[in-house]
Amino acid sequence: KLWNNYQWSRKYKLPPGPKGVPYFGNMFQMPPFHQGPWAKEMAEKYGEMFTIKVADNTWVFLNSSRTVNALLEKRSAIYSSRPRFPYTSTLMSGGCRMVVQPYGPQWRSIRKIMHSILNIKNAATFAPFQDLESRHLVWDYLCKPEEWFRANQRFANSVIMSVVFAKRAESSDENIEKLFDTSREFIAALQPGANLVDTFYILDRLPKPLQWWRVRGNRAFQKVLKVYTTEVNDLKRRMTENKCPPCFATHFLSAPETAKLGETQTLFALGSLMEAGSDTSRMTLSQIIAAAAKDPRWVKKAQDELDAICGYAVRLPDFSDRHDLPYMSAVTKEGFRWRPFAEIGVPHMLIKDDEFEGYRFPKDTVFTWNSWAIALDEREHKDALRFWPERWLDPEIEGFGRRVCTGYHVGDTNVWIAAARLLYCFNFAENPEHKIDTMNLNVGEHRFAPFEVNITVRSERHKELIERIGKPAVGVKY
Ligand code: HEM
Repeated sequence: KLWNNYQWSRKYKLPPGPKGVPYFGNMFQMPPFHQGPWAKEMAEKYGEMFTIKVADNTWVFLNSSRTVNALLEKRSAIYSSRPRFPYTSTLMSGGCRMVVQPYGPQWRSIRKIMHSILNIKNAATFAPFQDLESRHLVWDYLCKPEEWFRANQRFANSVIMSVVFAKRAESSDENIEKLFDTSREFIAALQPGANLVDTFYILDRLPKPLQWWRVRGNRAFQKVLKVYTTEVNDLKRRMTENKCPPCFATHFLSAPETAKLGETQTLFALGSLMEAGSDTSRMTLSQIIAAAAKDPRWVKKAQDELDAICGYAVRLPDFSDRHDLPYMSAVTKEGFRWRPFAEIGVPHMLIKDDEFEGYRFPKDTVFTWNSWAIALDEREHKDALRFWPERWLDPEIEGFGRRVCTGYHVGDTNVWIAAARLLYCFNFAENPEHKIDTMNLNVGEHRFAPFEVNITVRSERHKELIERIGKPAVGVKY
């Protein structure tokens, strides 16, 4: 063993990091969730990269956009796998949830399918639904401002449901409530250390009856499968009743290549679209609302820009105005930066030995971009804590912002149209008794409001506009 250790340390060299304990490594030092602030502290101590051990896995955190670009982007051919997750991926997701699939043919075929629907050339397919659902959104805010978080949820979910299943989402849909639940369970399971077998691989070799987590994992798998099956069965029923216009799922299910995927993977391809498409946009929107309630300075600028183009309560902003509303695009970008909800990124796994600036990384090292630390680093973003859209107006100031996310364009347009229309119609204020803690926004929560915010319509004329343009969107069926 000593000899092996000696050989290993001659061959490899990792960035420094905090000292851990035997077997568990640094697992107990890392908070179970909301790890961003801890990871930022580590970055401040160790510099552009630091290494930790989480049981069997070695993780290297990349704490600057420079190192993220150099490795995850420029060398993405070898830095794009995922670590093994015997619980979260194999058991709980039947090996079929794309976001945790290892680099390989199965992931590639699903990624291709996702790309075919989510790529920027399909913006025109999404636009009418985003228009309709964001009109519904402003109506919801007018009628039930205290339920704003549910309105965001319905909006984001309905856009993706319309494109994928030709079906609008009702806020009372039980299956969608369950979808949000399964998605929350998945995110919780993904947290480093949440399930021992995901980092202590030896446990995976125990005889199955001794694997105490199996019953729980299987139950979670059956639950998510049922949510996806319910949706697909509903689609098939509507198809046989001739009540289903063509949509992504009708094409997908009848394409000859789909049969090759097998039943579970087919369900998960559709399910992952619902899952990834709903949560991300609604969470970003919630953050923008927190920022609006916190800092009226930027809201005033956004509203001035919107009013100059659309008039005061004359018409809602539209995608065709995007070119004339650069500040709103900057608001969207800043919404993605300000308090990133994937706080410590998503783990990438290196698939072969590599060298970088004097370090020698072994195959199977896990790399992650320290998104909270980078977003809030003064060297990367001046006045980083402030929601300050101006930083994106001058490309000389900020250059970084690429994400390897299949749905990025859909997310971007979802957030843009919803934020533009909400800011055009409403004012947002903090409750002085219950201030918003922007470092703990808890936007992942879907059952209750993650924070308190007072929402009021900007004027009587805006109210009339919403009644005229927003309300009719509610009853539209297809
Ligand atoms: C609204 C803002 C969104 C944000 C901030 C966001 C963020 C992310 C991040 C950080 C990743 C991990 C990338 C990596 O591992 O390097 C990711 C992956 C992914 N996103 Fe998004 N996302 C958003 C919207 C969407 C939407 C609307 C969809 C689909 C409709 C989507 C689908 C996916 C999928 C399928 C993956 C997995 C990619 C893979 O593992 O190959 N995302 N996203």
